[in-house]
Formats: sequence, C-alpha cells, structure tokens
Amino acid sequence: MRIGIIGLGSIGQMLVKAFCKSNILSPENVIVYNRTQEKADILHAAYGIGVASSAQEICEQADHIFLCTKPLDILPLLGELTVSAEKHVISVAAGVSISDLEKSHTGPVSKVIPTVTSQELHGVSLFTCSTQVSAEQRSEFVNLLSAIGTAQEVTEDVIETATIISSSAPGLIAGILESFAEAAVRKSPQLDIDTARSILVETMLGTALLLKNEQLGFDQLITQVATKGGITEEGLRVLDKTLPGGFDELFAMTESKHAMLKELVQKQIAK
Ligand SMILES: NC(=O)c1ccc[n+]([C@@H]2O[C@H](COP(=O)([O-])OP(=O)(O)OC[C@H]3O[C@@H](n4cnc5c(N)ncnc54)[C@H](O)[C@@H]3O)[C@@H](O)[C@H]2O)c1
Ligand code: PRO
Repeated sequence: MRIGIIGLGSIGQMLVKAFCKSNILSPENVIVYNRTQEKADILHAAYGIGVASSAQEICEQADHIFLCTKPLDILPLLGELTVSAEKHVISVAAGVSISDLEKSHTGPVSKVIPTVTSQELHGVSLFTCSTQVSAEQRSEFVNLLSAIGTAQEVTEDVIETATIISSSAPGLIAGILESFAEAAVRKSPQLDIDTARSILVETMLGTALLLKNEQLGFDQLITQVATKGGITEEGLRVLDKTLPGGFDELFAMTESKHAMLKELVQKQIAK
C-alpha cells in the first residue's frame, strides 16, 4: 500500500510525521506534494519519504490519496487532477462532504477529520467512507488511522459537532489553559507565567492519564478532588455558572462557520 499526501500545511505535515513515527508505513510508501517544495524537502530530509513533482504524480503513484488543502481548495484541486476510478481519494477538509467529493471523483472517497495530537499517536480521527470504498481499502484506511490514535467512524450528521471535541479541541484546550494561567498570574503576580503554564501542562497530562488508565468518569474524578466543604467545590460552582453558556455559544458559532464554508463549497460546485 502506498499513500500520497497533497498539501503540507499543519495537518499534512502532521500526517507524515505520525505515519512515520508509528511505523505503519515504510518511508518509501509515503509520497508528498506541496506547492512550496521546501516543506516537502524538509520532510524528505527528516524521514526519507518520497517527494513528487506534481499533485498528478501522487495520483498516479499512490493507492490512498490524502487531500490536505484548505476546504475551498479541495474541489478545484480535485477537478484539475486525473484520478483513475479505483483510487481512494480522502479529504481532510471540514465542510466538504462525501457527496461533494463524489461529484469530482467517480471512485471511492472518504472524509477524515484528523487531529494534531495524532503526532503523539493519541487523539481521535473521525472518518466516514462512501459506499464505493472496498472492504480492503476500508481496512487499510482504518489501520492507518488506528496507528496514529483512535479511528472513530461517524455519520455526517454528527461530524461537525464531533470535529469540535476532537480536532478543534487541542487548540481550544490550549486557549482555556492560557486563560487559566493568565488568571493565576493576575491573582498572584509573583507567580511566573511560564511556571503557571508548565504546572497546567503536567496537570492536564496527569488528569488525562488518570481518567483513561483508571477508567474514571468525569464525575468520579470531580468527587475525588473536591473535598466536601473544601476549596475546589467553590471553583466548580463558578464553572457551572459560566461554562455551559460559553460552550453553547462556541458550538453555535462554529456551526455557523461550518454552514458558511459549506455554502461556499456548494457555490463552487454550481459554477
Ligand atoms: N489544522 C488542523 O488541526 C486540522 C484538523 C482537521 C482537519 N483540517 C483540515 O485540513 C485542511 C488543511 O488545514 P491546515 O490547517 O493544514 O491548513 P494549512 O493552510 O496549514 O495548509 C494547507 C496547505 O495546502 C497547500 N496547498 C494549497 N493548495 C495546494 C495545491 N493545489 N497543491 C498542493 N498543495 C496545496 C498550502 O501550500 C499549504 O501548505 C483544511 O481543509 C482543514 O479543514 C485541519
Ligand atoms: N482545524 C480546522 C479548522 O479550524 C478543522 C478542525 C480543526 O478549521
């Protein structure tokens, strides 16, 4: 099996690093193409992967073709390429659906929403496949995603909400942690901001390990931490008052952005 990656921005580079780190593929079975060749050359030097001189070359050499460009670049790119009908085309773009992809490729197509945390071989890749994806292609695809974290199949009606808690979440969590660290320093200016940040990173890591390894529910961990009549209870009361409304707004705003993107993609198709 040979995979090709077109577009080496944040997520294209992450996929190369994660697939190489996981050893699921040998470097000669990974080929990449990016408009700015320097990014491809850097990855070639680090991992020994192949570098194609065009996106078309990827389509000729790879069995699974990952399109890792921005949402509004996916269909124009696919429209320029000649992809034989048996090849598996995989889009990572938010807002581009299976049926949108099927308008440009008559063969098997899938959509995956990766996450940057897969570079550490943890995190959830959401995916959905068209009915044309063969059992063998599907199995190879799921094996690839499982090598870099957890592969979670979802239907397209939930993929946008799930994207926020899997793929946007690392950025959102980093934003929450930054705000947490800054508030700590506002409260106690003698506390250095970098110290506050590294305390939070270690705490996050430990929290994730505890939840996962002990199979604790969030409520069980809360009970362990929040001593009855103690300090944490007060903090939780504040969160209960402020967070639900904030998260509802976050989902409303990200839903609007998804809708806007999908509308622009439909306009591209109608042209
Ligand atoms: N960043 C994330 O965490 C994340 C997570 C899940 C899905 N995605 C999806 O991944 C896609 C890329 O996002 P990103 O954050 O990596 O963006 P990015 O801007 O960092 O990367 C896009 C890359 O595509 C390249 N490119 C554009 N047109 C090209 C073409 N015709 N041929 C070859 N290369 C081309 C650009 O040079 C750039 O390197 C988006 O569709 C996004 O929805 C991103
Ligand atoms: N990163 C992409 C974005 O912000 C898609 C989910 C995570 O658009």
